[in-house]
Amino acid sequence: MQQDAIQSWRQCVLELGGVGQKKAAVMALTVTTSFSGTHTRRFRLGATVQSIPCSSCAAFRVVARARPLCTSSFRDFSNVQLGSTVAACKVRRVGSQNRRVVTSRKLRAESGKADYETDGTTRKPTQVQDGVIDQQEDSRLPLAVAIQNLGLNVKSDRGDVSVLRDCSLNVPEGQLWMLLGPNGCGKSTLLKAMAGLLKPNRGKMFVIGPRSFVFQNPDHQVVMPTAEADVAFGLGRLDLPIDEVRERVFKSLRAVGMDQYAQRPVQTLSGGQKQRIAIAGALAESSRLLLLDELTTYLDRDDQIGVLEAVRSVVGVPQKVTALWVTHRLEELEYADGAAYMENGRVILNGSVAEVEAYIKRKQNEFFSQSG
Ligand SMILES: Nc1ncnc2c1ncn2[C@@H]1O[C@H](COP(=O)(O)OP(=O)(O)OP(=O)(O)O)[C@@H](O)[C@H]1O
Repeated sequence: MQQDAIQSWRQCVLELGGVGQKKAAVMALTVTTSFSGTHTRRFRLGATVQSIPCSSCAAFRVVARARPLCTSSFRDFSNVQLGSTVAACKVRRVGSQNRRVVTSRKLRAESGKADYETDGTTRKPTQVQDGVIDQQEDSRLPLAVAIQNLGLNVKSDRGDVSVLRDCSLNVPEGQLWMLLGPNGCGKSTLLKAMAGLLKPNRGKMFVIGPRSFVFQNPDHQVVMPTAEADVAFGLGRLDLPIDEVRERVFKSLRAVGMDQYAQRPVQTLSGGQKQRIAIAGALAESSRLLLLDELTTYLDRDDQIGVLEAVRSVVGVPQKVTALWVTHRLEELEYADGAAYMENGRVILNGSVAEVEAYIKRKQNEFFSQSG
């Protein structure tokens, strides 16, 4: 998207924010997209808007950039197809919910970009033993994640709060690992640091890329009108030929078992299906590492299993995709190749599923024997 197009759209968003729903306003909008070239369209605020150009992510990305000043947003209800140049769009005022959608989506796009081999203090690239460590005495596995003694503080109204302390974690490439621990122990914070969304204060971190972050609530990140348009969302910034976009979208949808749903309006999908669309979006961007934050919290058993199996099927060969899955659900451990357990901002166990399972069960028994 060119600069003048960005300016036009930003201006449009600002003006939308400044006028009431009932007050008619006519806007001109010029957008250049990687799919469709340049288009100028007019629409009336508060009515169903005709002819917002493009099904691509570009418009959403621009809205995200304008977010601090934006009090309105839009949601597209039409059945837009990949590569189509025109969509019908409804403009409406929104509350914090939709702003969160846009923000989350922005994070997803940015997290893929963040280059985060850093020692946390100098921000110079570092290697942790060339990304290879002894996992067991007899096996040397290449690592997708190698974190040593990470420290991370966040600012709160009570001053600096130390969330991660001497936190270390190794995850081998091409495996599905699960990260468990009590509420507030720092799991999401660690994931965000790995995605490049939070900056550590201390320690060393090697995290393979490209990587993507998938959030707990699919409604916060599946924002495009159809499944295929949503999977294509992050590709807008790569300036790919349309055929490659189509191919990537199709392959990614097939990888998570959603190829039959390509043109489905996203609001007709179940929570689990939306999560699989979000995962497909990450795969389409050729992510080597999926950072998955409690994906199954809002899902029923069938959707939970669907998402677990989708992740299981994309992990490993041939692209060597690695997944780190944060969960509270012990039964999900049966899908994992390895597991880690956190307490008070530190990983206290990093290894076998059996070891983590045994530790949690021991803690549960202690708790019940004390309270009983
Ligand atoms: N921006 C912030 N300001 C203040 N405290 C924060 C901030 N972000 C995180 N924390 C605190 O850091 C701790 C770890 O939070 P985090 O969300 O990483 O935990 P978690 O292990 O993912 O928890 P849960 O299992 O409940 O999702 C919590 O005590 C949280 O309140």
